[in-house]
Amino acid sequence: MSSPAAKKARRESGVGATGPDTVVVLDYGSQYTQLITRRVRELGVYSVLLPGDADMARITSHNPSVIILSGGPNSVHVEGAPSVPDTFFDHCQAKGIPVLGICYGMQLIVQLMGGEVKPADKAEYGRMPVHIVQESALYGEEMDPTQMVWMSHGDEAVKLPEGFKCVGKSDAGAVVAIENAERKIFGLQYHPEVTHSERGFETIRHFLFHIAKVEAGWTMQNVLDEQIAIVNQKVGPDDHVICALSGGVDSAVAATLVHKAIGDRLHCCFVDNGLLRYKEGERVMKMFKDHLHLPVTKIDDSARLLAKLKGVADPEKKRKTIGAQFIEVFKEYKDDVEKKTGVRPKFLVQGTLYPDVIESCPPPGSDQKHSHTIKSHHNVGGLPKELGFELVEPLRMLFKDEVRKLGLLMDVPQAFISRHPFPGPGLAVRVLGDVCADGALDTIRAVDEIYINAIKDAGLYDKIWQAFAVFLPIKSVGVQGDQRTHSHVVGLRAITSSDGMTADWYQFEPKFLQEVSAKICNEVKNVNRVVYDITSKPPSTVEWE
Ligand SMILES: Nc1ncnc2c1ncn2[C@@H]1O[C@H](COP(=O)(O)OP(=O)(O)OP(=O)(O)O)[C@@H](O)[C@H]1O
Ligand SMILES: O=c1[nH]c(=O)c2[nH+]cn([C@@H]3O[C@H](COP(=O)(O)O)[C@@H](O)[C@H]3O)c2[nH]1
Ligand SMILES: NC(=O)CC[C@H](N)C(=O)O
Ligand SMILES: [Mg+2]
Repeated sequence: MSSPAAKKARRESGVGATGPDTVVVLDYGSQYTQLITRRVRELGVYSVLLPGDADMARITSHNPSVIILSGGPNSVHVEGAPSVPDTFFDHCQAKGIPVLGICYGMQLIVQLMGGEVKPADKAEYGRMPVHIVQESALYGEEMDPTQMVWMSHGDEAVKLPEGFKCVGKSDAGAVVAIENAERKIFGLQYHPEVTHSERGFETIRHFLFHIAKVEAGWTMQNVLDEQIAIVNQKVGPDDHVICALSGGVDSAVAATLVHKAIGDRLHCCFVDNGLLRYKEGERVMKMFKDHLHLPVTKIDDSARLLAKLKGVADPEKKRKTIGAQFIEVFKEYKDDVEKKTGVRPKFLVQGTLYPDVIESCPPPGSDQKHSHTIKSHHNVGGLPKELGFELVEPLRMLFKDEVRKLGLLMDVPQAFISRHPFPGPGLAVRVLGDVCADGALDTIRAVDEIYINAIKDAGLYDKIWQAFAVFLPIKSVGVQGDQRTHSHVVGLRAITSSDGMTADWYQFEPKFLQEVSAKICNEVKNVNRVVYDITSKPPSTVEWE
């Protein structure tokens, strides 16, 4: 349970006094904010995400036992940067609510409580070691003295407020962990919520259960029950619903969940948009038939979409063209369903996940207003203004690994659960520039097939989170059969991740890469060079566009 003061406050307010503890996360626009709430859920504790400028009344209406301030793209020392309400720290102290600030959140604590934050000489992005420099409540006694963490910041705390001590430092001596144990205010400059911060999860666990003393009581079954209830509330008893099914795990799980709620009023359709991998259309339809046991209509839209993409090189323009064309196809499918059932479907189910939402353009006025657009995922930021559907997206707040767990809970077949993700815009974001140029689509299909088969043959498919080939719009000089060639360069990417929010490149044995590279250059015409992508996310993203 939470602290005596917080418990007393809960009893006084009468809200959730006997319910589970609630962790409120205030969102300052970090790409990882929702990851904080999911780590908390993973620990079995209920968590609510609120915008960073929520007022005190909105925050206290959730009766928080703990408040976490997220990271964000702004700088606290710049005029107009988002902040907590004026009475925030006094309120937390009065109610005994522990506060943890992460990255921007820590910088806010430092600046608002009388310390100083400044642009650092050197920004820090990606993996690096940090060291515990003195005994601390935040880390407790069990923590490793040195741990690898994930950084993503350009500002740093140069002076701490009174009552705070620095308990962690980077190699360069920068402040990375602070605490005022008496006031129960803590800060981390790095991101403990991402899986690549080795002991981050333990740090959050320690903070919740040992410092804040919250009680767990939240499960994946709660999520399933809640989402089925929401679908039933939204979709009327006679309504029919279209589901965009791709062969990927997200839409398979979304379809299964909605089917549980509304049964055969669900109509699934799979679109071949011309951007699928080698034989993917046939393979996916076979998977649906053999494993999913839901009728699926396949629509071939490849000629129309490729005609629209011809000559388009800008990644965002490609994504938006594809997003809009998907919706065109779903609207036409609506006519087919109406002919068949006599009812015009109003709803569209998509397997949208949280990373798709946070990386896409945040809609104006939404709670994600402090976030930057990274890329417009076709199913969120790539949607046209005139949608013509109400969306049903039961997975919108979840991450891939949570979706896989939800799928297992509903017995979704392993064939879907263990599949590497494949983006809706497909090969269009893996052929850099114009997808219609220079036989690029066929070339990359052939390269990808060789690469993925090699990964499967080596028994590595399930160890890798996602792997694919990329077609680069450049040529290099080679020598093949004693002849000069001037041919294309392809990139190979393989990453490890748990949720796609952060990723590291997979370290193949050199022999594997050597063999794959030789096979590609021998078997695929027009390719004489293969490069391997050794960049993490951040600073890169998983896909190249
Ligand atoms: N070829 C397609 N046909 C129909 N719907 C699609 C297609 N590709 C994507 N979608 C829709 O867009 C959503 C988002 O695509 P996304 O690739 O993120 O999810 P997924 O394909 O279901 O799972 P995964 O991420 O594992 O590939 C899908 O869940 C699905 O609703
Ligand atoms: O359905 C999708 N529509 C999209 O527009 C899209 N863009 C990226 N991705 C997938 O999302 C995960 C994170 O990718 P990025 O680091 O490239 O954003 C990776 O798994 C990507 O394959 C998409 N999926
Ligand atoms: N990830 C973050 O929260 C970054 C905070 C701030 N924008 C910085 O660069 O330091
Ligand atoms: Mg997909």
